[in-house]
Amino acid sequence: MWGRRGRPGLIAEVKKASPSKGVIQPDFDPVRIAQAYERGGAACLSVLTDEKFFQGSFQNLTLIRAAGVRCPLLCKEFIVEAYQGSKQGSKQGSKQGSKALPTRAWAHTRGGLTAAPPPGASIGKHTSSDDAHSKVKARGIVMVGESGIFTPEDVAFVKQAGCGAILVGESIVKQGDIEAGVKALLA
Ligand SMILES: O=P(O)(O)OC[C@@H](O)[C@@H](O)c1c[nH]c2ccccc12
Repeated sequence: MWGRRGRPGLIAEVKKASPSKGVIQPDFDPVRIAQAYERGGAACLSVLTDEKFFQGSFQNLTLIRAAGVRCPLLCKEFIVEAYQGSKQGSKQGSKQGSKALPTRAWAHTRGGLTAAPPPGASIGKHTSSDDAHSKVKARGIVMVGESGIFTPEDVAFVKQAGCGAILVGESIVKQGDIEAGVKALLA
């Protein structure tokens, strides 16, 4: 996940809208955006598939891959109701319900950072600097700094906090020249 020249790897989010901001990119062409992200140097793409809140779709994932984008693609879906977890769990024939699902953990406190990642988690999140991140690193977990990253200074801040990757949507997806926006953020 480490990016070129020692910078955090960029997970660029293909995001049309959010519940808090409304439509972020009215001229939303998921393939054009994904290709621009890749040309700009993204390490991975996060494709929002939630329709109700983020105006995404599963078809966008298919279209992006079919268009020849080679970056790894994350399917970003939101589990907003507990029943979705148990429904999914029962589909899988699992009695664990939603416990079978998490692959990523959020932490907002020092204690949470070391306690949160479930067994098998590959990615965690943390944005404040302390020695807890070295414990997480020792467990082979890549921390992702995310949400509200707008400038190279923001990138430097989360890198300083121990993040090996960043997840960015709004600040780059809303730009006219997305490829240039990615390059400027990673500069
Ligand atoms: O668009 P931003 O501020 O760069 O954020 C991207 C990403 O972090 C955000 O879409 C996100 C991450 N986790 C979430 C959970 C719910 C809703 C949204 C999110």
